[in-house]
Amino acid sequence: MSKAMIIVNPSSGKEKAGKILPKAEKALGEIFDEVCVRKTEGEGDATGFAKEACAERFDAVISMGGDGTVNEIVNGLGEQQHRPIFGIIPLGTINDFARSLGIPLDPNAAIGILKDMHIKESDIGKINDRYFMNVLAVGAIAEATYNVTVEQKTRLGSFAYFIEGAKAIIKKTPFPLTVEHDHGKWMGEAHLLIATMTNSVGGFEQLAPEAEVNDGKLHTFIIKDLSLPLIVKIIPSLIRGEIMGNDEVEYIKTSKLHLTTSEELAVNIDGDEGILLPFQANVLHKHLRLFVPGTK
Ligand SMILES: Nc1ncnc2c1ncn2[C@@H]1O[C@H](COP(=O)(O)OP(=O)(O)OP(=O)(O)O)[C@@H](O)[C@H]1O
Repeated sequence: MSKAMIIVNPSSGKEKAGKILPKAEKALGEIFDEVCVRKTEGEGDATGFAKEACAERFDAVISMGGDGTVNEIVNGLGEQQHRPIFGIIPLGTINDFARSLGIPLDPNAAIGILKDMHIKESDIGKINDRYFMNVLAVGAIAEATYNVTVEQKTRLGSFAYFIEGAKAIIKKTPFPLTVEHDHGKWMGEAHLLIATMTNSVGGFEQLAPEAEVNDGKLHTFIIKDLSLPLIVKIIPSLIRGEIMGNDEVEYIKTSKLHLTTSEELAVNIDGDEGILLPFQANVLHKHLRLFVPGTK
């Protein structure tokens, strides 16, 4: 008997889930013999439910929420022996992982994909004993996102992040960094490091346009300077998707990274505050099976 679990964050995306959930249950009921729904109440719940789906050998797990819920489910699936096929009905504001897989951001359209049963093997990242599927970032700009309060987000939306990021750029705080990768070692002063597995970072799809969710690589950018003339130079190349051609940007395509610094710096993991450096990150190549649109 086939069975699917829907893990839903009722608070995600202005509480859209109420309307969408019955449609998702109906669509999945036409594919699987049994559909069960688990509603999250707070941090960690989605990870627990995903672990339960592995232990009980569910065929599919469907995320209904934002990138936070996707990240929690990926952490539950981790390296469990049985990993259900993973589907995403995006309800959040950015939905980077869904974007990079070509999953429609309209939840109703995303439900339609499930019945086509097109499956793609996707990489996930492992950082120490945690998992991620999108991006790692180190530096003051990455840390600035934690300063954005809920009140600022409500009042200013994504502009709140822009303001905090701009403040961090003005302060200019480079840090000494050592990056060990597939091809050797990079040492120097950096302002920001971004290592992405997908072509969508914060909803922006031009940082690493060639990144594919199953290419086995962390597309790593080290920004070595943040002077005003450089920013003016970088922005057009960023918009054109050609940032890696810039002298002040080091681009490394690697399957593993080891980062060290003499300063107390934390890495931002999929948009949330993570662990302090040093850390080791690897790609688990084609590790998860995902429901994707037929064309991807
Ligand atoms: N019932 C709940 N009420 C409040 N918070 C919850 C609830 N369930 C889960 N959460 C927390 O909400 C976090 C963020 O959720 P998620 O990313 O799915 O939605 P979102 O914030 O709307 O999306 P986005 O980040 O794209 O805006 C989760 O990591 C989890 O810790």
